[in-house]
Amino acid sequence: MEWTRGRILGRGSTATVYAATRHNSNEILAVKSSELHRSEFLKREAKILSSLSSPYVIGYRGSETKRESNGVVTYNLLMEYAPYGTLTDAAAKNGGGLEEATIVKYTRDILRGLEYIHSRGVAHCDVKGSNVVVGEKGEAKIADFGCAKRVDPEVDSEAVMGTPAFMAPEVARGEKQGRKSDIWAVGCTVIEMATESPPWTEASSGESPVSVLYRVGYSGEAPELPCLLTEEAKDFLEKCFKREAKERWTATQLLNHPFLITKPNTEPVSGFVSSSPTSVIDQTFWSSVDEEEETEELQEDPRNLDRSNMWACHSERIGRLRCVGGLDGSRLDMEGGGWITVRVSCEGTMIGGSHEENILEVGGL
Ligand SMILES: Nc1ncnc2c1ncn2[C@@H]1O[C@H](COP(=O)(O)OP(=O)(O)OP(=O)(O)O)[C@@H](O)[C@H]1O
Repeated sequence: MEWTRGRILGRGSTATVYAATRHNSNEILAVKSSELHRSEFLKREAKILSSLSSPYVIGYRGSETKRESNGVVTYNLLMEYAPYGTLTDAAAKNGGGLEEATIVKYTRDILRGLEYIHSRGVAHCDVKGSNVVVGEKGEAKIADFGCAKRVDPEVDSEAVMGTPAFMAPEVARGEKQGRKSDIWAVGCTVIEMATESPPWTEASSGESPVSVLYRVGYSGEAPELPCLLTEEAKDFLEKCFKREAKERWTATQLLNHPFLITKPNTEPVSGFVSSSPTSVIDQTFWSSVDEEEETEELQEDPRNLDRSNMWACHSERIGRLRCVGGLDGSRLDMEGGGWITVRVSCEGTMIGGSHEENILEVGGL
């Protein structure tokens, strides 16, 4: 297929997404590119996306390698272009979060997408606002299948991946990841839409990403429910946040929850985001994540002693988080959803990544 690369729409941990124009038809595409020798995740994503077709999943348009004018060989995943940005952008644009009727509409679309992909034996494994884009007709479409995997049958020992603030307890503990962990992430995405921030990231808490991983995995807590939400919404979230994966509702069950069925199918105002943003991902804060610093920090504060001891007990299971490559600066963005995707191996080995410097290793499981 002939196409011409345009402006950058977003940059993630593994690839860059560009707008592009398809020759002959003038159709606008989104093209996700990475250098060929670093394209393992992108190829995986293309393979999964090519097997899916739903109005609530970003459309696959092809994949190819290309020699660029500078001689670099790239791998390119061609997709349907979603003109209205991500749900993270929508929440930010609205200033402090979306109205409940809009949240209902997008949640319904996400669950329709998940119901479909789950029925096809695929788990997304990185559901979050910045991975859901808004299509031409205002519908939410699940994108970024870079962490997705086939889950029929579910294999407990397989690598787990995703974004810490959106991880289900069993994922944070590195045990298993599948359809039910996508449902936990839907709950986190509802919180993100309602408050403009992912769960566990209250500005006042000052918690590091590692202690958030610990909290999710071992504390027995569920994310705090935004007080502004209706009782129906809170009940819906409780069904998503069952700590036991088997008790969590399925996408089909949630689509029949009163939170989603008693409201009209509100259409969001189109054109609310004029252009798809650049990256919402800020990897740099992870450079502050260092096991020694983390332990020291926990031990300094007597209130953290218990957590420090428990950290030691569970450190083998959570494993050691370290930056693989040189990230410069160290900024902890706990408010703005600056969580990066981590690729986690149950065996403690790093799963080959296309951009090593942006990938974290969680080992020792
Ligand atoms: N089909 C699309 N249409 C419009 N914009 C898109 C599309 N796909 C992605 N984007 C934009 O590009 C950004 C990065 O895309 P994506 O999340 O797929 O990349 P990634 O490298 O996998 O990121 P991550 O580090 O979150 O895994 C998105 O947040 C979004 O802003």
